[in-house]
Amino acid sequence: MSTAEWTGPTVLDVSRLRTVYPASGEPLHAVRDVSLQIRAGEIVGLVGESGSGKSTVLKSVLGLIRPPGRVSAERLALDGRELAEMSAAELRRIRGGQISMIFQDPINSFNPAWSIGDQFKRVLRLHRPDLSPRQHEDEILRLLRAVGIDGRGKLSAYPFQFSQGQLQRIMIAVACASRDLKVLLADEPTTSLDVTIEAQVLELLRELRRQRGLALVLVTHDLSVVAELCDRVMVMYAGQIVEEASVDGLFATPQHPYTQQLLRSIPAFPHDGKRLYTMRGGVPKLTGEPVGCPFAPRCDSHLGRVCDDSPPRLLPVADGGRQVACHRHPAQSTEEAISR
Ligand SMILES: Nc1ncnc2c1ncn2[C@@H]1O[C@H](COP(=O)(O)OP(=O)(O)OP(=O)(O)O)[C@@H](O)[C@H]1O
Repeated sequence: MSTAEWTGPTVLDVSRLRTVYPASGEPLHAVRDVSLQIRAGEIVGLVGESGSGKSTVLKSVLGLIRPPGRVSAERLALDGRELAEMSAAELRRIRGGQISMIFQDPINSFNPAWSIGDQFKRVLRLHRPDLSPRQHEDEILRLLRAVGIDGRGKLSAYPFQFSQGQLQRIMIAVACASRDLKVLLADEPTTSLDVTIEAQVLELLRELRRQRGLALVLVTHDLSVVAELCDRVMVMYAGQIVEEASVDGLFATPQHPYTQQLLRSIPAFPHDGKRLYTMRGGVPKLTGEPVGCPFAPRCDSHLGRVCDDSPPRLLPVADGGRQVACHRHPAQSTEEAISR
């Protein structure tokens, strides 16, 4: 079935999201003007090196950045409703109700002193007011069955009594406990799992989209997970989106030099005998305003002064929602000519 058959109206609409953390000297701009529109039933990957701001985007959307960190956005709307206009009580219902997040390390997402059953019941009390406490156990068993776990006789067990893979699936079941869930934010959900369990969790996420029409934003540094699961990809570098494309488009014809170099860094399997490409340098400092393209010092396609002196904008380069922030692309020079 094609992607279009899965996708519906925009459920998450984020425009010009900025997140700043205080640093000892200057403030650190972890996320700069990131915009994302995610449709119902769509799986969007957010990729980039460690420190590029991927997790901060998810936490900012869910309201998990604590002061003195600061988040601002022109628009941050769920299912057409601006989160900034909601009361604290409404936000508590929405978070975990319509939008949930799962994390890389499941053991740290559970309270070690509470049984799994008790942690589930707390979530059901908040997000399933239609159920009486007597119905909770049946519902928990049903939710666990949906993620492939037979919970009978296990609800009084504690998190440490489950394997990593089981806990990851239980965390997904908890995140999906609300019937109103529309968006699931997943931060490296398979990074701590071995390959067979990883395949099961990816299949489970695909199934959730199919059965419930969930929109999924998947943060990962693993491009094979993106190829396996996502419809669309956003590539982040130094707090900004540098390329956005369909998965097929990104892998077939990567446009941004960072994406090209990232793809060249993936080892071939079976090994082709060639030495693996390594990208030189590291993610730049995130303090201060960028003078030129943040990727310029590491770019194999560097054009000269324009790259060092002028930050490129993320601009559409083709039909189908493809966007790139690179001076090499003709759209950029047209834009510069217009703004001159
Ligand atoms: N609470 C915090 N206080 C200060 N700086 C932070 C905080 N959280 C993250 N940062 C910084 O913000 C930048 C982006 O971090 P973030 O964790 O969002 O990146 P990431 O792309 O998700 O990386 P990773 O893949 O390693 O998780 C980094 O420079 C990081 O050190």
